Amino acid sequence: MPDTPTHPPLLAARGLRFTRNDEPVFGPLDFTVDRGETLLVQGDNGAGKTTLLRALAGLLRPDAGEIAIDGQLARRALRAQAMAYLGHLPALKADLSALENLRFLCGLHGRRPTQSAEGALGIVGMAGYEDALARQLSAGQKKRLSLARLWLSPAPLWLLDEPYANLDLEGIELVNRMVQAHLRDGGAALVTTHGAYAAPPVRTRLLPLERPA
Ligand SMILES: Nc1ncnc2c1ncn2[C@@H]1O[C@H](COP(=O)(O)OP(=O)(O)OP(=O)(O)O)[C@@H](O)[C@H]1O
Repeated sequence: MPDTPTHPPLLAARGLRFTRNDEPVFGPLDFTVDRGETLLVQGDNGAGKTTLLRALAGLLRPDAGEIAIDGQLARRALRAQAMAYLGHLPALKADLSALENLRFLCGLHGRRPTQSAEGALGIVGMAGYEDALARQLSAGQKKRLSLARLWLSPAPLWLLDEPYANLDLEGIELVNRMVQAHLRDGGAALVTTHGAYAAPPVRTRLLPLERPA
């Protein structure tokens, strides 16, 4: 029988720990995320979910631990190429239109060659808003525009901080469909949530977070 090739996980964290003002926030944490699955980071308000995602994205420096992507130490360039981060706040330019925002972000982060900015706006239910300025959009519309940017990103690893916030039921379904399609394409996602009530219906690992005693 031929050997089955073994691949390192898309993301592996070992001994990851974060302290703020001498107060432990999380860790040490060990976890992996494979292509085709989601890691659901669960915890109450203040449990450290956002801090963890920001540390993974390289926006905060952990006190200890290692992060590897496809078996390689996650340096800045590799993170930029492999990770797409959807934070609490939409990373949009207020005075650019929806389409200009997407084109600007694609210029910055790259774009999947099979997708277009106009097509992505349609996918997230924002067709007709091409010329609307970001500052004139509602919170849910801004979230949808951020989801369009995520959809265009070529990065295999999505870091989604409360992706359902501000979305209506149809928007929640949209997030779930996007995550399903991304995982089918060989991607993976980390999703933060307060509880199990909202989670994409995909192969999922759980990472419960509690403030260290
Ligand atoms: N910029 C900051 N300066 C100081 N403390 C902070 C800062 N950001 C977060 N914290 C603290 O770190 C802890 C973890 O916060 P974090 O935002 O990671 O939690 P969370 O699990 O994402 O919470 P929520 O579910 O409310 O979004 C909290 O006690 C919070 O008060």
